[in-house]
Amino acid sequence: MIAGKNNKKDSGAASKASSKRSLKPKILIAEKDTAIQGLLASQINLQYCESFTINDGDELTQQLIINHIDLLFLSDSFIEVANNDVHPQTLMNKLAALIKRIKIVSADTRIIVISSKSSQNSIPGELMEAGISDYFSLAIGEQRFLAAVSSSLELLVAKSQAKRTEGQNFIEQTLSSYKRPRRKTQNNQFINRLIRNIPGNVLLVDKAHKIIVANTSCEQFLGYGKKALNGQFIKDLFSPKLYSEVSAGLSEVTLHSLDQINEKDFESIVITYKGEGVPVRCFMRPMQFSGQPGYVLTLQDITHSLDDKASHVAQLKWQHHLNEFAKRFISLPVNEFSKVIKELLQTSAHFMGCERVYIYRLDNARRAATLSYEWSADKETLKTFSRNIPIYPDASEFQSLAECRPLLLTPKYNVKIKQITENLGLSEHLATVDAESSFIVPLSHKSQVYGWVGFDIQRTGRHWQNEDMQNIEELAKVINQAIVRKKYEEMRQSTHLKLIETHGKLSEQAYLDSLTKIANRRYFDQVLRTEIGRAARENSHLSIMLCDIDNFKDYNDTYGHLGGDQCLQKVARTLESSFQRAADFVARFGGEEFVVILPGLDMRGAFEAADRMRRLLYEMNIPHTSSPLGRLTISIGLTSVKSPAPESASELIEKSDRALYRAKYRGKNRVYAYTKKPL
Ligand SMILES: Nc1nc2c(ncn2[C@@H]2O[C@H](COP(=O)(O)OP(=O)(O)OP(=O)(O)O)[C@@H](O)[C@H]2O)c(=O)[nH]1
Repeated sequence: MIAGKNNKKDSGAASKASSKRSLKPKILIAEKDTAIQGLLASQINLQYCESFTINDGDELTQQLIINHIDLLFLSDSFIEVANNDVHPQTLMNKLAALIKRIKIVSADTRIIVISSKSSQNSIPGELMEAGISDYFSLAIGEQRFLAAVSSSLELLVAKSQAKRTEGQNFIEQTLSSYKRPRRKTQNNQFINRLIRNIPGNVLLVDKAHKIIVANTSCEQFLGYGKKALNGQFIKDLFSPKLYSEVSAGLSEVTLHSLDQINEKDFESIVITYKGEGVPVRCFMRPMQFSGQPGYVLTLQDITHSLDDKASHVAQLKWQHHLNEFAKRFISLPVNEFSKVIKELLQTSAHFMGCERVYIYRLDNARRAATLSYEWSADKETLKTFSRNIPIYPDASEFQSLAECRPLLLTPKYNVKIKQITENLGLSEHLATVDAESSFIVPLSHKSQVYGWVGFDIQRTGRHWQNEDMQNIEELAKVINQAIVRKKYEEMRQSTHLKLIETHGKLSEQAYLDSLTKIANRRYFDQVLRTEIGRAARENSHLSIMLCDIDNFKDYNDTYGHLGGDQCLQKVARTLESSFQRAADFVARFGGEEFVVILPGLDMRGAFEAADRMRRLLYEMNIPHTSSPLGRLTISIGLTSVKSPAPESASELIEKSDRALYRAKYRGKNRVYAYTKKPL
């Protein structure tokens, strides 16, 4: 008998087959201001997503249900209030109430609130309580707002991509990537050990409708003791009315060959040990075990209610945590990289409740992997765990990584030395550190694996959950971007140093501007050509910033030519100290113009950097009495390209110059990015 709140689902409606959905994340914009609508759409269009816009509150519920929205941008301007003077707390309460209503209709939709009315930057408590995923105030400025929107979207897309390798695919890949022992008893032991650590609620069912093995997570989910489900009939887990779909699937494997049978994906209700019904989505994938056909059955809990709140809040914090680090890595100087990576590993291990997290890097010849970074709760691990692992390219474990697939490892005890060549030796090491299991996600660049991130579980009682795999893949993405960026920065740094070395001190004059002691136009031309070549080879972005001091003629007239010279020196020093990334290159372009090369930054990133620069100089408040603002300001023209043509140096400069002209034309003290639009 199914008891409790889910009874009403036992009407047959729950067993309907799920409709096919596109894998593109779906985004709904609930915003009345067309300018903000446009800003959001501009970021969404850059991602692999589908978006919808509504202007009317009545359409909200309908859209959420019909389109299975993954992410909702909800503006506080959407809340109807009697007049504009309404108390901010009343507005907040109304917003929280609306979010709670949305969560009832569409529990899985992530909600990001956009506030045009409040300048508060942290997430208001009542909205967090109601279940939002993030909160952006437009007061943070347009560029930072766009960057925040973009990183949320990137994470959403990464998550949806991670989902594709989740669950069944992962189980199948994990099982097939291991070389099975020959003897049947050994085979069963092997499957048992492997399946028990797999995340999600997994059951292996044979054609006689019997459970071969249930994993630990599934036992916990259904409230059964250790191995208590093994050998039981699967029908005992379903109410009779809802068993038909499972039963039909199992009959198929006795009648057809496995490749003729499709996977099954349907909703049903399972009965726990205590007799309670829990709505689940069932995924059935036909598979061969010990030479016999059967099914891998995964049960995904779909109890959509406020019960999910704790995990929702945890998920929200995780996303926030990754976002923060992703933003920090963008402008991080190379010498701070190790410190921040270690911080990321430690905080991530705490989040995940794991005892050890580490990054291994392959050497250039791919013959060995070396431990690059590690955080461990138990310092003893550092001594015992191998820092250098020999790589056997044919090893099954390495094959998984080389194909960019995540890997689940369980310890291998009592191994003979010669067997080690069949794997990376990682499983043996797990045994030596007494780990329960490890999740390993490859790090790759241009489809080449160069290392991996791994999490160990050493403490008993913690089991992998479905979200864990997704979370680790998202973390690996952030680490990957950071490592690749660091590599490029280092390469550039050495190129610049080499240039200086080659030309030596004797030609310092030829390369440095005598007044400001920063690179001169000639040096700039050389570096620009090198960076264009690199961006073309690496298919990466390159941005150029042309900065011009506003009303500098008047400055000279007011403070004299010497005063003008000192001012140029001050601006040059400010520019040099502001662009800290090793790749950034600042030069005097001529007269009162400076130029900055920003490799790897796209238009958005470059715009942010340029505007930060403009503001910094404005805030320095250098007196300029004959300027309308009474202080020194600069105007900046910007252009950005991806994978430029080798001969495009003059074109890039010309475009930056045109953008600079527009910045001046529009009133100075501003940044203008080059577009094809006429003035
Ligand atoms: N002190 C000093 N002045 C320089 C140097 N090189 C160029 N200048 C001066 O910079 C001034 C540039 O003036 P303009 O090109 O008219 O531009 P502006 O007055 O800044 O006007 P906008 O660019 O439209 O804001 C000229 O007066 C140049 O003499 C230099 O090395 N030292």
